[in-house]
Amino acid sequence: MSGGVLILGAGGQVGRATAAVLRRQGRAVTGLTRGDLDITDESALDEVFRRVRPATVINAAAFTAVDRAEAQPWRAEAVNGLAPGLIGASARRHGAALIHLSTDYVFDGEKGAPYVEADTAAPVSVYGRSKLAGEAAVLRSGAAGVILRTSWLLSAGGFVGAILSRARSGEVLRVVGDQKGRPTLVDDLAQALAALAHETLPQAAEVYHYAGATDATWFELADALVDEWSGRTGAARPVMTGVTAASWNAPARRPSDSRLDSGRIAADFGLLGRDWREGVPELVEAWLNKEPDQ
Ligand SMILES: NC(=O)C1=CN([C@@H]2O[C@H](COP(=O)(O)OP(=O)(O)OC[C@H]3O[C@@H](n4cnc5c(N)ncnc54)[C@H](OP(=O)(O)O)[C@@H]3O)[C@@H](O)[C@H]2O)C=CC1
Ligand SMILES: Cc1cn([C@H]2C[C@H](O)[C@@H](COP(=O)(O)OP(=O)(O)O[C@H]3O[C@@H](C)C(=O)[C@@H](O)[C@H]3O)O2)c(=O)[nH]c1=O
Repeated sequence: MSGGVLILGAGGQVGRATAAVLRRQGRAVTGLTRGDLDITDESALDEVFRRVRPATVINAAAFTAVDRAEAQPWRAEAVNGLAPGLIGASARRHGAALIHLSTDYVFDGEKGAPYVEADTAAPVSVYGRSKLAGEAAVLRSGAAGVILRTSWLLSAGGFVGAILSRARSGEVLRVVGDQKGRPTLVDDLAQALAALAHETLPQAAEVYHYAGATDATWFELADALVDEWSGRTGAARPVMTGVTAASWNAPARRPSDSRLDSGRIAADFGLLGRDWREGVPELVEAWLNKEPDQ
């Protein structure tokens, strides 16, 4: 496949959704899962670029288990920190543009306003530090393209699935109310990535922010999900309690306010994430379809 899009991490939530959008658009796509290609394997990577000859590569592969990364920093460093530099170098050698995904967790959350691309990153977790190292590695590689920071991705799994499963089991839901961000619908992000893959991207990679249009705390998000689920199924609404991040006591620290400002990508590429509330019905529906015993 010469001239198409190569997706690394095609088994993950972003990789799967993006491959589906590109296929619906009739574009040539090669999606590789971890089983097909380990992105830390330099020679295997180069061989893939030689064989596939993509015009654009989207790196959606990462070690995303924020808490587990605290106990396995070497794994986060290899996959999130070092491998993006190998991908960037291969992309440069083979004339492909790279779209590399990064995160709001590169910030410490102390700004008190949405972060723009020029703000200083100061991660507070192993995951955040490894992702920032990955950004630096891409910039050093000399690849053309975009480093796209996004945040709080919503699909039927992850936080959404965890909250709805607990709601269904009738547990009292304890949810953190003092962390703020901009939830982003995975389907919106996939559309944005597919659109970027059509564009001429900067010759030296640049950072862009892409997130949903509106703010939330984890508690507000859980509350809206549970409301929709209860309204749709007629099931009783579980009791919900707002808790502090400190009392949640997770292994990894998270920024208390990691809202991303997406003004630059809107101005340069016309890309805008939706208000996450618009996506709540489709998220609950997707979860109910995955969990048919409800
Ligand atoms: N999820 C979120 O809320 C956010 C995610 N991001 C970023 O977006 C990107 C995509 O995230 P998302 O789709 O949610 O993540 P997922 O965890 O759903 O998918 C990541 C994929 O990468 C694969 N992977 C892990 N290690 C390797 C490796 N060594 N070689 C090849 N593949 C590997 C995983 O495979 P396996 O499952 O087998 O380990 C998994 O399929 C990441 O860069 C992430 O940092 C940014 C902000 C928010
Ligand atoms: C499941 C659950 C989580 N929480 C809290 C814990 C934590 O503070 C917050 C989010 O928890 P999670 O572990 O689901 O989400 P987390 O892994 O922190 O999500 C992050 O993932 C990485 C990959 C990113 O890049 C970030 O943008 C962000 O989306 O919600 C509750 O309060 N109650 C709950 O029932």
